[in-house]
Amino acid sequence: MTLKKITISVGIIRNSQNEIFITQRDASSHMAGFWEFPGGKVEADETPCEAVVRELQEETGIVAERPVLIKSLEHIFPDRVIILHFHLVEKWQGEPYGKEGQPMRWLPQSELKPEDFPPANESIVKALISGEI
Ligand SMILES: Nc1nc2c([nH]c(=O)n2[C@H]2C[C@H](O)[C@@H](COP(=O)(O)OP(=O)(O)OP(=O)(O)O)O2)c(=O)[nH]1
Ligand SMILES: [Mg+2]
Repeated sequence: MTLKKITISVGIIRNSQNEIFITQRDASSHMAGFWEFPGGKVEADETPCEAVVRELQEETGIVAERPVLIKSLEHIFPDRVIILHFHLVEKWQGEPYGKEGQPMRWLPQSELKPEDFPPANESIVKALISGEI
């Protein structure tokens, strides 16, 4: 059986106090209830950077300025393979909120918890906690 392969682009929105904006995945979605960096699927005609700008506008209302690609990885879930592109977003217009009604919060990056996120996020969350990013 071939697993379906999905490319995802997400934004790590960080403010000047080193807080990160995270949202909670919907109860009906893959990885339901986990916290995530807002983002979603890269469409056929898009670059990962274009996709994260569009997704952040749709999910959080902000216009991201110059997202910086900091890490890309592939993660094999039991039912799918995802390629995740993580972008650091430190400049934007507007104020992020849960535009699709999803729970949201700002957390100091040192207080993030790897177990609150899908397993594919472990390395990036640890790098944020340690201050490496
Ligand atoms: N947004 C996001 N998705 C993540 C993260 N970590 C992680 O494993 N994922 C996975 C969960 C999902 O399988 C996939 C994101 O897909 P999604 O369904 O939210 O994509 P989308 O926003 O385009 O949503 P949709 O309307 O097409 O359903 O990536 C993360 O930090 N942020
Ligand atoms: Mg999404």
